[in-house]
Amino acid sequence: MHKKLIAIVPAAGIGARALEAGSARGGDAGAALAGAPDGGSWSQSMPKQYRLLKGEPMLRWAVRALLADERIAQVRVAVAAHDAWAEQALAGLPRTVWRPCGGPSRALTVLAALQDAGLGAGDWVLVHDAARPGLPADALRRLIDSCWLSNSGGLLAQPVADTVKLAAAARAVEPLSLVQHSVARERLWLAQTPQMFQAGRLRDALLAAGASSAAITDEASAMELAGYAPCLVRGSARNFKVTWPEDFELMERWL
Ligand SMILES: Nc1ccn([C@@H]2O[C@H](COP(=O)(O)OP(=O)(O)OP(=O)(O)O)[C@@H](O)[C@H]2O)c(=O)n1
Ligand SMILES: C[C@](O)(CO)[C@H](O)COP(=O)(O)O
Repeated sequence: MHKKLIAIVPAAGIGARALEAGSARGGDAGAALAGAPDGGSWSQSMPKQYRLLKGEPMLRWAVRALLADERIAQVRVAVAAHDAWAEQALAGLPRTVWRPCGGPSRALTVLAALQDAGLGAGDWVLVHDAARPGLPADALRRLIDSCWLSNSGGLLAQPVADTVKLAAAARAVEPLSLVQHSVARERLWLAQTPQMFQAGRLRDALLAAGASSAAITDEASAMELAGYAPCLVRGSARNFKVTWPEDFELMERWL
């Protein structure tokens, strides 16, 4: 049976941590929303998905990585209502549309994009962060193959390699956190994107979870709450999420 698969790229964040803002590292997140590109120039203060990596916006790299797999019929990029950069960043890319349906959280952006896409319940959707431009084609292929072969949803993820410590308190002023104890790492994985599910199931799970809940940091979390067990598919170190200021330089080396 022919299966329909589309991709959603949530790209409505402001990238506060990349500006050293809203985090323990200090800075000014408001600068990210300061306005449209000045005569087509791209600045360091834009939302991180529009910052240039090797001369091209990060979002463009992320979308092109998805377009490498012909099984993805369309890439739908969800941007903020005030967005002034998507059109230029995505110009000329095939099978790609952008929609101003971004919400106040990642989960709400994804839910709005799902509703906007008008998919059938049995269609498949793959959600990929704009902040992961290093997605390798073989990892993407592995995820789609695994989900379709098993007929279940899944996500790319990496087994934890380091020893894991539980801090005594929620992230405090670095470097003063104290260790409470170490955590066995054998069963721990770090979730990446893409994450791929049947559209109807994901929409229902996000709605049931209350997509604005702080606990819903990825699609798999919502599916787990709804009783599903997404499959873990080996991701890639290259597919890390550009989050902190130093990540831009590191990602440029990979690309
Ligand atoms: N309201 C939001 C928040 C985030 N995202 C998107 O979700 C992805 C992963 O989020 P993250 O890396 O945390 O991006 P930001 O939220 O922009 O970063 P920060 O938390 O540092 O502000 C990004 O592609 C981001 O644009 C979104 O579409 N809508
Ligand atoms: C979806 C995600 O990239 C999986 O690791 C991650 O949960 C996004 O989290 P963030 O808090 O929006 O960075």
